[in-house]
Amino acid sequence: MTGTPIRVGVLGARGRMGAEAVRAAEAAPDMAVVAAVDAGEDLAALTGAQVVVDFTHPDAVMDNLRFLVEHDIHAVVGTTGFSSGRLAQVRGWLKDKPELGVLIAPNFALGAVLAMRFAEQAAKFYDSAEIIELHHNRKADAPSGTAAHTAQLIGKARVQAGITPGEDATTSEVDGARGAVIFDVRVHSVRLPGLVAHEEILFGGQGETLTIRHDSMDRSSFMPGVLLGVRSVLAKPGLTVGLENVLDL
Ligand SMILES: NC(=O)C1=CN([C@@H]2O[C@H](COP(=O)(O)OP(=O)(O)OC[C@H]3O[C@@H](n4cnc5c(N)ncnc54)[C@H](OP(=O)(O)O)[C@@H]3O)[C@@H](O)[C@H]2O)C=CC1
Ligand SMILES: O=C(O)C1=N[C@H](C(=O)O)C[C@H](O)C1
Repeated sequence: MTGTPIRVGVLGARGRMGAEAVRAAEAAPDMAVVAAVDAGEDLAALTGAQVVVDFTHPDAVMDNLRFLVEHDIHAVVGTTGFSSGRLAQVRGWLKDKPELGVLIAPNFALGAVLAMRFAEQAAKFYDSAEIIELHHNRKADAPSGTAAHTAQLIGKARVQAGITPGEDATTSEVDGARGAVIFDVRVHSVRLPGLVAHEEILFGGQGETLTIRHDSMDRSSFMPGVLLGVRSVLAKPGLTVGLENVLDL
C-alpha cells in the first residue's frame, strides 16, 4: 500500500455485520480501523474517522447519521429502514456540507445489486411480479430493505413503461396470505434459522415465468461492496442511494 490509509470507524461493531466489517477493513491494505463502537458507547470515539460504516438498527441509524454529518464524517450505511422521508431528511442535513458523502445501500452484495438491476429490466416486459425474500430469524425488519427497494424499482419501471399490474383474482384471503404490497408488487417474507439472506423475484407472462434469485450464503458476501463503498464515498459528495451508483454497470 502506498499513501495514508483511510481512517475507518464502524458503528454496530459487535453485531453480525459490524464485526464482519471490522475484520474486512482491518484486512484491507488501504484502510485502518480507528474506532469500533456499539450500542451504549460514546459516538465521540468516531471523530478521528474519515469514513464510518453503520450496521446498527433502523431505530438508531438516523441519530447516528446526524452525528456523522454534524462532525463532517463520510458515511457508508448498510442499515435498513430508509423511507423517502428519511432520505429527504439526510439530503437536508447535507445541504450545508458540499464536500461530504453519504452512501446508503440496502444490499452490498454484488449479486443482489445485479439481481435488482435485472429485475428492473424485466419489469418492462411482465405485468405480474412477486418477490419472496428469505432471511435468518434474528432479522428485525420485514420485508427486507432489499426486497422493498426491488419492489420500488419494478413498480417505477412498470409506470415508466405504461404497464399496469396484471390480473389477480383473489377475493378471499387470510390476512397476510398474499404478502405486503409495495409499489403494487406483492412481497413475501420468510424467517428461518439457517438462512442468511436470499431473494427471489418472480415474473409471470403468457405461458412462462422468469425467476431471478440471489443467495448470500455468508456475510463475507457483503464485504467487497462495503470496502468499495468506503473507497468511493470520499470522492462522491452528497447522498447516494444504492451500490449500483458506484459500480460500472
Ligand atoms: N446493506 C447490506 O448489505 C446489509 C444490511 N444489513 C442490515 O444491517 C443492519 C444490522 O444487521 P445485523 O448486523 O444483522 O444486526 P445485529 O443485531 O447483529 O447488529 C447490530 C448491532 O448494532 C448495535 N447497535 C444498536 N443500536 C446501536 C447504536 N445506536 N449505536 C451503535 N450500535 C448500535 C447492536 O447492539 P445491541 O444488540 O446491543 O442492540 C448490535 O451489536 C440491519 O438493518 C440489517 O438489515 C444486514 C446485512 C447486509
Ligand atoms: O438483515 C439482514 O441480514 C440483511 N439485511 C438487508 C436487507 O434488509 O435487505 C440486506 C440483506 O438482505 C441482509
